[in-house]
Amino acid sequence: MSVDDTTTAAAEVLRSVEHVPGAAKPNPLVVADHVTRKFGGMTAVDVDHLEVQEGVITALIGPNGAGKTTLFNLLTGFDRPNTGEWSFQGRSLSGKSGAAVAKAGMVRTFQLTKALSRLTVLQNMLLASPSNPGEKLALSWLPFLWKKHEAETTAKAMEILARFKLDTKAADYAGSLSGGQRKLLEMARALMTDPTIIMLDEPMAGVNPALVQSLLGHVQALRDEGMTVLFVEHDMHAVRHISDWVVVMAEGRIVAEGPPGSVMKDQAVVDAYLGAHHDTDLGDDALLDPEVLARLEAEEEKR
Ligand SMILES: Nc1ncnc2c1ncn2[C@@H]1O[C@H](COP(=O)(O)OP(=O)(O)OP(=O)(O)O)[C@@H](O)[C@H]1O
Repeated sequence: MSVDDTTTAAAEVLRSVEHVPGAAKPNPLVVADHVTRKFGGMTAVDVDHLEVQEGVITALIGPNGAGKTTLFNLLTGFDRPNTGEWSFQGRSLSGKSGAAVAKAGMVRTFQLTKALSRLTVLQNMLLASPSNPGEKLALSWLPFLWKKHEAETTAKAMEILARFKLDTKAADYAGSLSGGQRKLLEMARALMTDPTIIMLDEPMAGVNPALVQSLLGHVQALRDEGMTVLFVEHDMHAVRHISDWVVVMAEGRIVAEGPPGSVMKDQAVVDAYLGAHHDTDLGDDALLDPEVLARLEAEEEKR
């Protein structure tokens, strides 16, 4: 199947889905109900119902402070809700730890912390491996098995790094990478766990416009290989060209859902963004360079 065929397939499967908040999907991988999270008297998240379709790219957008990151943290076990439950592949994940969620196949990216910046690119990859030998006491007692395991994990890490053209940087400190390369490393780290769904935290933030296309291409390639992608972004610009489906949050709630083209015209979305940033132009493509934009628009025409 060519990339264009799968792009059409991803869009096609969502064609019958209603453009309303909480819309039911044909094959929901993640289903969340009545999820709330309060900080003091402020309700950061109040999501009545959300379904994330399998095998497509879903963008979770909304103005600053809309509750996107908090919802992301809740679903991935890095925060606890006041109420609510959610399931992944039909199994309840509410109340499970971040490690248990990741083990189930729902894996999120993390921004490179100061500590990780001081490790090499390869060390970052090995740390992300689910069966990190340091944690496997049995392996550490058996040097032969340990060596074999280490060699296999390193080979897998190098293969993933090559995919992102980071293999030549394996011995460099992660802190020396550019903004775009850091985002690629974050994605590469998540892939060490062979996820079913990869959840990306602001994948475009701090990325040089010239690298945005390469990043978008990698995200689409993951989808075309059958992975489900959910990403958080507060910027509408690049979302429009990459996502198959957009979920919009404002003040903790989901205010709109739909394909990118229709969501951008939705009055609730315009109001939410304009309420937060008076100068926001939802159609502004300043993030992309003109050549990239022309190619993306040509691809969209074909959909
Ligand atoms: N740990 C916390 N303690 C107190 N308030 C918090 C905490 N985390 C988030 N909030 C508040 O909850 C609201 C939602 O924040 P959140 O970071 O989820 O929004 P967001 O949509 O991800 O915004 P951004 O695009 O700016 O990252 C904000 O008003 C924020 O100040």
